[in-house]
Amino acid sequence: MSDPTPQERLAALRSSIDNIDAALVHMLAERFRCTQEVGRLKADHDMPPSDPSREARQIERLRSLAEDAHLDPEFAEKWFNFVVAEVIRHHQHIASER
Ligand SMILES: O=C(O)C(=O)C[C@]1(C(=O)O)C=C[C@@H](O)C=C1
Repeated sequence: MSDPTPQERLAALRSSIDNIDAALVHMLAERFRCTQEVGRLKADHDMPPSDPSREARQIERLRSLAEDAHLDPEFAEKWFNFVVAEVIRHHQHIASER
């Protein structure tokens, strides 16, 4: 059998990228389902929306995981901060409705 053409290689890689993007969306949705519950728990028990010491531990762990996985730790930290900012916004919204 002949080698795949560049177009075929591109199509195969794009197919994997589409699968990975779908998995990321599902994992993010699951994460937000959990954090929405955390938001309700915090609002019901007068706990503050953010927990900087927990975030610092999460960042340290994620940076180490990123290094092991050959992913830029700066990028991992930026991604985490982006997601957590949205979570805190959700927590504040839930608390404001109580
Ligand atoms: O663990 C919590 O207390 C959360 O509210 C969840 C979470 C997160 O998304 O991981 C979000 C905000 C906090 O500052 C820390 C962590």
